[in-house]
Amino acid sequence: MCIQVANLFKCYGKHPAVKGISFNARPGRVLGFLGPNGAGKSTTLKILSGSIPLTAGQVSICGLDIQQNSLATRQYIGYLPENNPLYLDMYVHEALTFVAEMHHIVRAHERIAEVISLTGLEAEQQKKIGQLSKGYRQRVGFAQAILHDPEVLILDEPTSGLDPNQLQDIRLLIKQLSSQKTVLLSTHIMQEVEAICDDVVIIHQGQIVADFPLNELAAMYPGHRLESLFMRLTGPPSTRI
Ligand SMILES: Nc1ncnc2c1ncn2[C@@H]1O[C@H](COP(=O)(O)OP(=O)(O)OP(=O)(O)O)[C@@H](O)[C@H]1O
Repeated sequence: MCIQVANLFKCYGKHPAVKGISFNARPGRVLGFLGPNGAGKSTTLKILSGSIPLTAGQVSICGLDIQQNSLATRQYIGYLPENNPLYLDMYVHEALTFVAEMHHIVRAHERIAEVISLTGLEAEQQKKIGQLSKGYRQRVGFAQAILHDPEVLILDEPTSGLDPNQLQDIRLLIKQLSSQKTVLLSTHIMQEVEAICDDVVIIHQGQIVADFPLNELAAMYPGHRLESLFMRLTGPPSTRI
C-alpha cells in the first residue's frame, strides 16, 4: 500500500472534522475520495500532504509514518490543492524553475521541458500565470505537483470549473500518470469517478460510509449506480433513495 490511513482524527479547535477514518490506496490505481460539502475531504488531503497536522491516528506514505518522517514523506507526494494557489506574477517556466529548485531536482532543465510537454504547456511557457485561462492554470498546478516525479499524487477537485475539452484533457493526464503512481482524487463529479477511478471511498460527516473497488459496485450495492449510492449514503433522510 502506498497510502495507509488508520483511525485518523482531526479537530479544528473543538470542531471534529474527521472522526477516526481508515482506508488504503494502492499503486497503479486512482482512488476517488467522495463526499458532500463539508464532509472532511480537503481536511484529510491536507493532512496526507503534510500541510496541516493530524489530531490523532496514523498516516503512512510509501511505508513511512508522516509524523515521524515529515520531510521525507513530502518528497513522495505531489499535491494539487483545492483552488490551485499559484504565483500569478510569475512566468510559467520561471515558476517551474522555482519549484525545481525547492525540490533540488537534478537536470532540472530537461525535467521541466518533459513536464511542460506532458501537461501541454509548450505554447504558454513564456506567459505570466495570471494571463492564463483556468484550464491552463490547472495544468501549471499539475506540472508543479509532478515535477519531482512523486510516487503519490493528491488531487483536490482538479477539474472543477473546467470546460468539457479541458476537463477531458486533465482526466486523460490523470489516467496516464496513474499507471505509475498512486492517485488520490477528490471530486464531486460522478462521471469523472466512473471514467477514471479504480477505487471509491465515500466520507460523510467525517466518517467513512463506503469503501469499494468500482468494478464491485453492482455486486456490493445491487440496483445502485454511483450517484444513487452517494445520495443514499450522504443525503438527508428525506432525500435518500
Ligand atoms: N481551517 C478550518 N477551521 C475550522 N473549521 C474548518 C477549517 N477547515 C475546514 N473546517 C471545517 O471542517 C469540516 C470539513 O471541511 P472540509 O473542507 O475538509 O470539507 P470538504 O469535504 O473538503 O468540503 P468541500 O467539498 O465543500 O470542499 C467543515 O465543517 C469545515 O467547516
